[in-house]
Amino acid sequence: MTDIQLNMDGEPGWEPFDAPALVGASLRFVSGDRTGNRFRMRYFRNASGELVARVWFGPETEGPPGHAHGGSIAAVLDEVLGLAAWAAGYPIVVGNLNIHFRHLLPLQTVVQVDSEVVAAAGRKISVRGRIVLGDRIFAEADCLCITLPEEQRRQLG
Ligand SMILES: CCCCCCCCCCCC(=O)SCCNC(=O)CCNC(=O)[C@H](O)C(C)(C)COP(=O)(O)OP(=O)(O)OC[C@H]1O[C@@H](n2cnc3c(N)ncnc32)[C@H](O)[C@@H]1OP(=O)(O)O
Repeated sequence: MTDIQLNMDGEPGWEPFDAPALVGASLRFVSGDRTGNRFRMRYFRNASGELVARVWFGPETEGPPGHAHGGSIAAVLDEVLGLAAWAAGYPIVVGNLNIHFRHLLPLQTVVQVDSEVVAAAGRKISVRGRIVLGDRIFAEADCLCITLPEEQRRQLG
C-alpha cells in the first residue's frame, strides 16, 4: 500500500481531515474498506475549506474491463458529497444523487473528488461534486442532502 499512500499526499494548502469520524465508525463500504482491494482513500480540506478526497479504485470495484463500476463511482460520490455537507455543519443523509458518467475510470488509479456545498434551504442542502484526474473529468454529480431531525440522529448514532 505504500506507493499508493505516497501518491495520495495532498496539495499545498490542503489539510488532512478525518471526515468519516464526523459520523462515527459506520462508513465501512468506501473509506472504511478493511481489505484495501476496493477503495483506499484520504480526506483533506483544500485552501478554500472544501472537502476533497483522494481515492484509489481497487480491483474489486471493476465494472467494464479494467475500469470502475458505475455503482462504485456512485458509492464514492454518495460518501464524499454527504460528508461534505457534514463537514459544513449539516447532519444529513443523501436523499438524491444525480451522476453524469463522463469517461471510463481506470482501475488502480488515484483520482480526486472535489466537493462544494452550493445551497441550503430548510432541510435541503445541495452539494456538487466531481471526480477528476488533471483535466479529465470522470464523473460529475448533484447531490441533495436532507438534514436529519435530532431524534433520528440519536437513534442512528
Ligand atoms: C449519527 C448519524 C449518522 C448518519 C450517517 C450519514 C452518512 C452520510 C454519508 C453517507 C451518505 C449515505 O450513504 S446516506 C445513505 C443513502 N440515503 C438514504 O438511505 C436515505 C433514505 N431516505 C430517508 O431516510 C428519508 O427519505 C429522508 C431522511 C432523506 C427524508 O425523509 P423525511 O425526514 O421524512 O423528510 P421528508 O419530509 O420526506 O423531506 C424533507 C424535505 O426534503 C425533500 N426531499 C426529501 N427527499 C427528497 C428527494 N429524494 N428529492 C427531492 N426532495 C426530497 C422533501 O420534499 C421535503 O421538502 P420540503 O417539503 O421541506 O420543501
